[in-house]
Amino acid sequence: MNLQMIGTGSAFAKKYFNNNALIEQDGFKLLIDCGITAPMALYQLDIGMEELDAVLVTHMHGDHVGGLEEYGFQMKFKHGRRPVLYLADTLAAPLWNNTLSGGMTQEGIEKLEDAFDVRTLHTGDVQEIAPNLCVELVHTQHIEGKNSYSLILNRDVFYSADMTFDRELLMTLVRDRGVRRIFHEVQLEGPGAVHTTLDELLSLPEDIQEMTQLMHYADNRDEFEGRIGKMKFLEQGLVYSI
Ligand SMILES: O=c1ccn([C@@H]2O[C@@H]3COP(=O)(O)O[C@H]3[C@H]2O)c(=O)[nH]1
Ligand SMILES: [Zn+2]
Ligand SMILES: [Zn+2]
Repeated sequence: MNLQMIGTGSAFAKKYFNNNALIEQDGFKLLIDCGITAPMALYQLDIGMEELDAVLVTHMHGDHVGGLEEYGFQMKFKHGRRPVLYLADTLAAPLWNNTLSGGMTQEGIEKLEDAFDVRTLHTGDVQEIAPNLCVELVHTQHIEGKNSYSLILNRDVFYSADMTFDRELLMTLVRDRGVRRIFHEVQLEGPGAVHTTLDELLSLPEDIQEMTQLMHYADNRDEFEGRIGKMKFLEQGLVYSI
């Protein structure tokens, strides 16, 4: 499985695109989150939207779903098809009613399923979405009253959605469930009201830090080189074999 971050930035970053990831397994391309900057990020990486086999969204914030209108429209009007969209069952109604309906509603597009081939996921189920690619949703805390879902890929890779620190989850995933790599969002400074702070991640045992790579970071990331313990920053655009 390959992972390429088309962006590694926080919601307010300007040096980095939104924190969206391209997963490739046996030729199948899955985009995890499609934020406001995703169309430009894909363009700059010379990846056509039509090359994506599916998009999966973790939660309703612009840096994770803000590019879906353009994606849906490009697929319909340039490529004549409804793209596959994976999301938690709880997110389908808010995605249409609160985010996409304003821009996309027109004759023939009256609901989410008119624009996308919607495939709902349920927490705890391991769903094979392509040969040798399975995904499990893990409900993680981000903002009170807003559902947000982290992912376990192929049973042993944890990809965090935006989330507050959950030491117990990370310890359980590694110690009991055999997770061997962690891609984790990070807030480099300030209180982690809705995110996980660097200091919190630095409190993890060293063996867990060693398997952890940081993403969703602010523009001043370079100031933190050498201050991230055994962890590493994920680099935007690079293809990682994971
Ligand atoms: O209660 C809140 C809600 C939001 N925010 C900011 O808005 C951003 C929305 O995208 P994000 O989830 O990547 O990051 C969030 C934060 O930067 C916040 O600081 N406190
Ligand atoms: Zn975000
Ligand atoms: Zn968020």
